[in-house]
Amino acid sequence: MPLTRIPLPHADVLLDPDFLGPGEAASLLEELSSSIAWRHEPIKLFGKEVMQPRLTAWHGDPTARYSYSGIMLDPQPWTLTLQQLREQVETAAQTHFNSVLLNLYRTGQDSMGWHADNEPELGSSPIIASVSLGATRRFRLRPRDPQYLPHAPVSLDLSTGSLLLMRGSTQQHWLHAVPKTARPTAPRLNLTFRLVVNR
Ligand SMILES: O=C(O)CCC(=O)C(=O)O
Ligand SMILES: [Fe+2]
Repeated sequence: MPLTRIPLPHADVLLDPDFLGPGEAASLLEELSSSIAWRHEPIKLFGKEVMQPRLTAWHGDPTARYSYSGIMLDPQPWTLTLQQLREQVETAAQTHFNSVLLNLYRTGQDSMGWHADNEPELGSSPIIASVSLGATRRFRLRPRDPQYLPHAPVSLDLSTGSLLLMRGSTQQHWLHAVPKTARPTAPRLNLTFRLVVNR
């Protein structure tokens, strides 16, 4: 299935639920789960350091340095597997990426809070390509400023092998999150490919 646009005002969000076949997604999940040097990093929340409710890793070109939620991430080099996936994603997204942030949601209690990927390192209209592997998790979007942009929150179920693109003014006008779920939930691995621009 091709990328299909999700009709949202002031956003450019596209989804291909079947970007990777089930077999390809399963072997990628298995390989990346065991071969990536997963880290449990702190995050600064209102000036206080707390541990992130998920594991992370950051790979990319050496020049793609990026400060994320108050911590500086030095990229690990591309592995063959990440490099091959990057090329597939670049072809689908018709753009270039120089880095990838990996998130491992170990259980339903792991999550990602409301945020926009609008760090200055990503430029004025960031393109983010998100590949999901493993358990389906609910991805939520809501307007950053509901006074200016009144719209109900939107939910997308991101299943294994799916590709989600966010581009244009999406990060400017919308926030996104992966909430916790009380349901017993297997691990989910998400990769967000990004272009970090040198200033
Ligand atoms: O896990 C996801 O689907 C979202 C990840 C995300 O928003 C991020 O890495 O910035
Ligand atoms: Fe994000």
